[in-house]
Amino acid sequence: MTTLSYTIGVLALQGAFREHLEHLQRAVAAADLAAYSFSLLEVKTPEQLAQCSALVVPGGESTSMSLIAERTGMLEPLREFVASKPAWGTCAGLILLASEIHNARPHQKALGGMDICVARNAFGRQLESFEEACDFSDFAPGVTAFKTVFIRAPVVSAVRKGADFVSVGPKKMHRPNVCSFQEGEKTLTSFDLVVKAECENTAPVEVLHSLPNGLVVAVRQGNKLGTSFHPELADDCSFHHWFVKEFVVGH
Ligand SMILES: NC(=O)CC[C@H](N)C(=O)O
Repeated sequence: MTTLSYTIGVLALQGAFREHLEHLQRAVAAADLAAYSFSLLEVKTPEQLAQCSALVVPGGESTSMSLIAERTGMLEPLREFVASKPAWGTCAGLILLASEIHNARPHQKALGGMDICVARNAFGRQLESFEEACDFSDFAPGVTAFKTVFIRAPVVSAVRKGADFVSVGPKKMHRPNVCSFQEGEKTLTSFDLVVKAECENTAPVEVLHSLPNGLVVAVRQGNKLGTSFHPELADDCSFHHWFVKEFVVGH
């Protein structure tokens, strides 16, 4: 019998990639995945990306990550990868995976893997970061009371339904952290700035989880997953285990 092998990459241009690799290492050691073989890879180059069957885009700073991706020739390979293969973006990674970014920064780029609109820094500043115990067992069996960490997190503010974007969550964002910048003579705020990317994902977008205040913090579109929070910063690797079972082995 041949063993099915998968290579799970974690984009390692910037941000919390080591934490994801550690969690994945523990997750793939679970008894119910023993029939498969897994390699985990830090991904910095197009050659490394080409070896991957799935990719995790970590949290960090989406503006820096997109800049580094451009400088290292990774932007187009990443766009091609997320157009077809399984990918999961956490926090800044969710921003990168989106097709539309609100409250963006000049020159920031999106990968367009999911047909969703995200609002950056929707919870305010770093000091307003928080933790919440969430029950994800509706979609991830057995993942209950999971400690989610939100750090200058984005929210999903709209999702594609048919030909249109439909707003999700409350109309008014919490306390968005807005910054200003110069464009020639004009002072713009980041709120004026929307970045868009083409998206070829035709699967329906599912809202997986909203906070009690209605803000949407986890979405799925086919083989793409996006979370506003950081499961790699919890002690628990059950969310990563679910990702591997559902998105890597399941596809
Ligand atoms: N923890 C995070 O990944 C923060 C995301 C950050 N606010 C950004 O826009 O990229």
